[in-house]
Amino acid sequence: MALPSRNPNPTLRRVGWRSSKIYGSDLRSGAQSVIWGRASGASRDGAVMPPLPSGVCWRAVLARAHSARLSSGSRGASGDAGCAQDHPAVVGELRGELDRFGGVSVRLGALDRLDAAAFQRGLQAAIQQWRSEGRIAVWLHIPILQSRFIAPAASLGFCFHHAVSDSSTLTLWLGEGPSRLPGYATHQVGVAGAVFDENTRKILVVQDRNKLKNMWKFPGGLSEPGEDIGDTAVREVFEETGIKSEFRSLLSIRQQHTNPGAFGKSDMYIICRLQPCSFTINFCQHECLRCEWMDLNDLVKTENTTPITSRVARLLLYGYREGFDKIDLTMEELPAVYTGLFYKLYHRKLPDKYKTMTLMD
Ligand SMILES: NC(=O)C1=CN([C@@H]2O[C@H](COP(=O)(O)OP(=O)(O)OC[C@H]3O[C@@H](n4cnc5c(N)ncnc54)[C@H](O)[C@@H]3O)[C@@H](O)[C@H]2O)C=CC1
Ligand SMILES: [Mg+2]
Repeated sequence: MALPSRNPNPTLRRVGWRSSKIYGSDLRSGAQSVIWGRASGASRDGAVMPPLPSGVCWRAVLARAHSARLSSGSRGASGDAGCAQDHPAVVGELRGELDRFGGVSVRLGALDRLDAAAFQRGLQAAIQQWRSEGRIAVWLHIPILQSRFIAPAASLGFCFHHAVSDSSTLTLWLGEGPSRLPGYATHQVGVAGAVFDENTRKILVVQDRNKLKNMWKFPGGLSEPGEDIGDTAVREVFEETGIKSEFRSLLSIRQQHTNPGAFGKSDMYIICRLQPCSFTINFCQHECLRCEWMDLNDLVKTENTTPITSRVARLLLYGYREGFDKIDLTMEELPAVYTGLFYKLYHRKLPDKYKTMTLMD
């Protein structure tokens, strides 16, 4: 991560599986579940509106209903001028979209003048309505500037599901038994490049500047959202050492849980085999203390390295002597079935005749 982060494919970062599959299907069918909380002057038990025909906008309906109430001089029960019930703005406007699992997804709209207590009453009424409709869960997306609604939602049983830079998402399970909602990201992915020059038998190694022990390791770092594993390896190697390289294969995957460097989450550390395209080292002074081309035998023999680096060095030596096809997991791009997207598949080389074969003896 020596240079400012770059995402080679910003579209992928935004269009996640969840948004395209869950919300997308509902948008296409036009299905929607619309609820409303109590508007100013409405009854205390939280008026619940019947579902509108598809395509009808509740915001407009609510606004019309509210202005009619205002023009007839309707006031809240308390009659206090400063009370939330007397606010002329629509109180508790919530709009939900059904997902294909039977949950409701609510994105908070313009609620600038709504106070937290009024929001809580509206949300409570909405939850009642969703329960009566048999919804299994509520996903509540709260923009960061409306974070004052998090506490009222939490008091009604909502928990954090995840947060991104400008919003948080809370969930409430309404179905039978314990929640079956999937969790959010569980792993961080780190990728290193074992840049090996077959002509000289040299391997590129670095010592991290910020580590307690200065041991030889392969240059690498954290993968960015939407970035292919091989691209991370090539990018990190270049940023940390100045060496240009090309992806050849995936060599190993390490999975480690409760990793302190991953904020206590699990860590996947993947090492790729890379082919060098340049040889002059110009290493990053912020991240690396030393960087050199080392004979592969020396890396195998040294004790001044990490166990995983030592193991992969031995794997490389085996591949160098007996053929890299013995150690390589190669990559192929294939089309995804439902989404129209493509993905990368990594496995040991499959002979061409097996790729097209329909029957096996
Ligand atoms: N077994 C091995 O040989 C090693 C494996 N790894 C794996 O490599 C991956 C991460 O590689 P890195 O080179 O660490 O990532 P990286 O190359 O993306 O660098 C991370 C950067 O973030 C900085 N940083 C980290 N925490 C920070 C904090 N709290 N405040 C300010 N700056 C902070 C670091 O100083 C460094 O500059 C992980 O998957 C890890 O498990 C890392 C080191 C050794
Ligand atoms: Mg690094």
